[in-house]
Amino acid sequence: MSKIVLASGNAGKLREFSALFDTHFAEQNIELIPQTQLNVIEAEETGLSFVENAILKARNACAATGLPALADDSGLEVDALQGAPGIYSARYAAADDGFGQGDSANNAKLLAALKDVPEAQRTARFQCVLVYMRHAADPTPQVFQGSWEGRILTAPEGHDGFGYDPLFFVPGEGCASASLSKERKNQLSHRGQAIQQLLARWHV
Ligand SMILES: O=P(O)(O)OP(=O)(O)OP(=O)(O)OC[C@H]1O[C@@H](n2cnc3c(O)ncnc32)[C@H](O)[C@@H]1O
Ligand SMILES: [Mg+2]
Repeated sequence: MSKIVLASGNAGKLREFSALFDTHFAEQNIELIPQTQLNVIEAEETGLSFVENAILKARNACAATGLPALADDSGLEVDALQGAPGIYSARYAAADDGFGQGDSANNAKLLAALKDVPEAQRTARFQCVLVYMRHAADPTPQVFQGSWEGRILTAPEGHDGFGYDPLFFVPGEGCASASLSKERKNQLSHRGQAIQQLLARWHV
């Protein structure tokens, strides 16, 4: 059985990954182990792009474990905010701006920032970059990407998913992504697209 570290501490991402990877990897005798189980200390996300941050996270996990690693860097780009929160999506709200920290603080801050923005201008997309590295010095990381178009709601909706899902309206489905099953979200989402690409093309 070969092992790959999944370089993420986000429980919502991990659930989505295992839904798509578990069967596929079991067939290939590959075990995907979340970095939290291997006591990997999280990388500092100092990059200026999703690609750089995903590489930093994968390299950090490879260096800490000696295993190959897969990392996800993702975020929400809102057109009316010139692409913010983007690569800073996980840390959009901060302790000192009155919203606190974490998913619900991020959502509250986003709603406040878009308070006067009409529906037609509330367009947004989720971006996801996945990076696979065979070892910490891998000179050719494999990069996969997906994006998912939607609109920011004026109030949260739905109870599934994580992060900005309660505010992300999916036009084709007529509901927020937090109202979609994990399976349906994986068929459509930025992360689902990147994972499908990876499964079709990668070489371990
Ligand atoms: O870095 P890791 O440990 O993987 O976990 P993280 O939560 O910090 O992840 P990112 O640095 O990639 O930040 C991405 C943020 O973008 C948001 N996000 C990404 N994908 C999302 C999705 O599918 N649904 C809702 N929000 C999402 C969510 O708030 C994440 O915290
Ligand atoms: Mg992060």
